[in-house]
Amino acid sequence: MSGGTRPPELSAHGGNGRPATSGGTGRPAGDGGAGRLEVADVVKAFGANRAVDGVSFVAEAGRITGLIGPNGAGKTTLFNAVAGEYPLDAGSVRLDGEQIGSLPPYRVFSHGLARTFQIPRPFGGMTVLENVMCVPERQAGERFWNSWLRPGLVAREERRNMERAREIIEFCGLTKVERQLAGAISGGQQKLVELARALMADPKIVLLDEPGAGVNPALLDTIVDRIVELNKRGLSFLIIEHNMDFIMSLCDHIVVMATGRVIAEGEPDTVIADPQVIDAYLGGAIQ
Ligand SMILES: Nc1ncnc2c1ncn2[C@@H]1O[C@H](COP(=O)(O)OP(=O)(O)OP(=O)(O)O)[C@@H](O)[C@H]1O
Repeated sequence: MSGGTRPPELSAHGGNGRPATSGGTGRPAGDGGAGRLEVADVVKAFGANRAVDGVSFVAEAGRITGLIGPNGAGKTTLFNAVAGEYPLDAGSVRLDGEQIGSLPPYRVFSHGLARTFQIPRPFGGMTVLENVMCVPERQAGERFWNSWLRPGLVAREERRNMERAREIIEFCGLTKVERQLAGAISGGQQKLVELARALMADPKIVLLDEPGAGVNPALLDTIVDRIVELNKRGLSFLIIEHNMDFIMSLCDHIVVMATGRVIAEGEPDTVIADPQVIDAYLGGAIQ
């Protein structure tokens, strides 16, 4: 793993400076702070298929929580429901006590929850820098009267935005490709672009959907390293991943889903030894 690159400044809700007290990881404990995600009795069905069937768990603030389970367990559907892409059929989702369940994605995002996708979705015809810069809402230049009446303000805001984007791009190890089209870089680099875009929003919690899938080992180390750095600063993560080494090395707490339900949760070592989890893996062919 590489080191030494300073994490971008997180606001008070991310970099909360809490003491590192969690079990052996040296990372902040999941008590207090921001980014606590509470999923309660969530149901999302596609016709008769209850892809998410009454799921409840808490991803504590300041923690890296892993979400694992066999193919078709309902993990991505749960992410989509939490992030507002699907309205909930039942249940609730709270972020730091605020109800975000069934809000549209842009409102969930503005509450401080950012997510990435299993298959990255960059704007392929734009550069990496432009992809990262276009994230913040309410830039002055986006209000047409500002560009007519207050061009100085627009220029200043754009400069600040670019500085922040460059800082985050450097943190994510993407400086060399910042002028390249996002559609032309590797899949692993695109995953880092997604992480950079999520960070531009200054989130409280980031949901990562299979950040390690299809990524070469060197880039995977960079992704792991960046997640650890950000978490040390207090940023919470909920991560879907099939790569067990990745999950075991990163997560403080693991939630296991199978056939739309939570079948186990707890510390990584305990969870992977759970007979129900082993059964689900063997029966459902978790990779
Ligand atoms: N848009 C959709 N329309 C209909 N059924 C869907 C849709 N999305 C998912 N499903 C179904 O919901 C169930 C859960 O799928 P989901 O993709 O959430 O599982 P997963 O745990 O993320 O699997 P994987 O690890 O393979 O990505 C599956 O039976 C799937 O076929």
